[in-house]
Amino acid sequence: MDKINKIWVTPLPADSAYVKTFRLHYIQNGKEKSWDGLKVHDSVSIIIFNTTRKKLVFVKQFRPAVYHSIVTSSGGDVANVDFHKFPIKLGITIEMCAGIVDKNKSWGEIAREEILEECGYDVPVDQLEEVFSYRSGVGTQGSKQIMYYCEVTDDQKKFLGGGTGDEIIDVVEYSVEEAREMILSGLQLLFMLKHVRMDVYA
Ligand SMILES: O=c1ccn([C@@H]2O[C@H](COP(=O)(O)OP(=O)(O)O[C@H]3O[C@H](CO)[C@@H](O)[C@H](O)[C@H]3O)[C@@H](O)[C@H]2O)c(=O)[nH]1
Repeated sequence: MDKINKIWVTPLPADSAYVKTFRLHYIQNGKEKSWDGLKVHDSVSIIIFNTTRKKLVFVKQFRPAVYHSIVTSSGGDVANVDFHKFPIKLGITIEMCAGIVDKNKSWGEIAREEILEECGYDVPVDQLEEVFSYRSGVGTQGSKQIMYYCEVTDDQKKFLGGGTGDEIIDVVEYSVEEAREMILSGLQLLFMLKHVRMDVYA
């Protein structure tokens, strides 16, 4: 994951399978306006709690968009990046298991597949509890994500996880207390912890 040693940027091709740009024009109260946006896939995310070991399960991976944003917002040049000033680890995130809705399957089934592919747990769809759905990036994309919660046991772990194809994903686990510490140190896990049932880890 941290072996990245070359980065460059090109314009987005019109046939990107992940992002399409648009300018939406409209008339509001008689005034013509426009808004530039991105069409991206909707997605699912899953809070996974391993009840055997009382651990929350996350994925850790290099996020090119995060790295790009940090470098460019800090005055760096992504096309000629200084890796000493902007080490690759700046773009490595710890997140809930997640996946894009790019298949003709139910959202629950896509979530089930992501849990298996990324984290290695075999979880039936009916074991997934919908927490809520929301739209993110409201100024640019407004895409929908449904967040699920599920409890797993060590017996349900069938593979190491790590993703499919070219994906390079580490599975990491934290106790609720460790996750809380991370929140206190500035990480944005708080909204998620609210949904882990207290009786499970108390
Ligand atoms: O420009 C791109 C975009 C995606 N991919 C591939 O497509 C996969 C998509 O992976 P998937 O696990 O389906 O989605 P995530 O990358 O985990 O992203 C989802 O989860 C994120 C965290 O919740 C959300 O921010 C995103 O909107 C949502 O798509 C990636 O791993 C890559 O292999 C590319 O190669 N190039």
